[in-house]
Amino acid sequence: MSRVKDVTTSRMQNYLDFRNDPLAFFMKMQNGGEVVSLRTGLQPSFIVNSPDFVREILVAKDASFKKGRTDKVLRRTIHNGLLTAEKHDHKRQKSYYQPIFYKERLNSYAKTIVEETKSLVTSLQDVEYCKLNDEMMQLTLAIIARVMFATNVEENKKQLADAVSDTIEQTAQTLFTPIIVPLAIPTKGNKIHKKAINKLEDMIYCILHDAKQHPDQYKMTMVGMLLDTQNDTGSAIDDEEIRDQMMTMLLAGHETSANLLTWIFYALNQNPDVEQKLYEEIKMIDLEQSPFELYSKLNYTQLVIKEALRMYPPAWLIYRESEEAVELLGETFKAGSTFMICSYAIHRNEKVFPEPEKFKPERFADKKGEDVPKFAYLPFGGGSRSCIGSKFAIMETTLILAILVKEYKFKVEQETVTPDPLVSLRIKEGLKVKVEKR
Ligand code: HEM
Repeated sequence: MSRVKDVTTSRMQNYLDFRNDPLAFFMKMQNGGEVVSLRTGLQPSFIVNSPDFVREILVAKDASFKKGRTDKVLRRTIHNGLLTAEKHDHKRQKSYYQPIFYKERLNSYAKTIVEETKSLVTSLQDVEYCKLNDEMMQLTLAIIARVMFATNVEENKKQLADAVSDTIEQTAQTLFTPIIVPLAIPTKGNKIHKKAINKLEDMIYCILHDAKQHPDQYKMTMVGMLLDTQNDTGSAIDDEEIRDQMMTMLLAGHETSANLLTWIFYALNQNPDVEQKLYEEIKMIDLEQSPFELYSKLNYTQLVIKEALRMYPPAWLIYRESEEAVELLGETFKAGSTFMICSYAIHRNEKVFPEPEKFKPERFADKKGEDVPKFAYLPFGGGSRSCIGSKFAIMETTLILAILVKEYKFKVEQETVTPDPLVSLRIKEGLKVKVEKR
């Protein structure tokens, strides 16, 4: 019996359902089988629900796949960075990226995270209400700019965060429409997108210029490392490639973390018992000790983060396209087939996560966490293209959470929140909170 099931609804209905509410669409499709064929004719599309097939695509047969549509759309902004590069180029780039996330570097990044978060604590002192999503975006942007580029974006943090946000919104809109209109065509969306790219490029080239003038100041940063790295032919990496990697970091390295933090604060509001337990753990900790040690001691905090990554995975959808005909677990798929792996839906499989709609950090405690089958939980993807910044992201989220929860309680001021699945999973219209000092 085939493990691939045909969808029963029409192609038009599926498209409309997807456009209308992508998350509800993927949730509905979860009951359709291990792999659901959307019967899209010449360009076959599949939704992958089963962890076994996820593993085949991301790990066992990953050489037969490329990123496909996501790649085409992201290239408009990133060009050829780690997030978009394929095959040999990807392997080469990943190898020179790895040291940026070595343990000793993470240790120094932790200090920056603490400094920037403390500065937010100070600036919130006289604030009664705020949009927490905006605060988190600006905070994680300031952090990524300092740790990767040794750049203080204090003065134009808001404009840069808006430029990244515009880029992401335009990217998501392009990703989910049938036709990709080239950036050169001046549609309203393309104009906004180009303006945002220009703003980010101005910053990037300005940093690059400065890094060449003052290499010592950039030694411990990603820019410094890239300037010292040689490519396959033994020559220095060119500016264009460094620009692409810096753009990659700006896009991949802060909105995901900002959204995760915003969702965590929302979940804490909904679950006061969890918030209390988290606070009890955090208040016992001396925040002045080595940030890296601090992070390793906050065990319950880790469970809260894991659970938030389950319920609200920032990278909620992974795309792959088969480059050749490929056999997966006895099923054959044509070249050019698209596979959609929706972690948001996969993480809500009640056979793996009982009471999936409940925020229960304890489900990841002790042995229980290990019981989760591999690829039934994949907030950072898997295989050769898994997230290179995952350790950094967990450390950053832990430290920010610890510092903010110790000082403040954020009371959500809106009745409902609606998830907004763009490139990363946001809260539609953001999260307005009342800021209360503890
Ligand atoms: C909570 C935060 C984050 C989440 C949930 C997340 C999730 C992911 C996922 C699922 C992928 C794989 C995408 C795919 O297979 O198509 C990915 C890739 C990537 N992430 Fe993250 N990410 C996070 C934070 C970060 C941070 C902080 C950085 C950098 C500092 C980063 C840099 C990257 C890069 C460069 C890739 C591409 C890796 C490759 O293709 O080899 N991410 N991320």
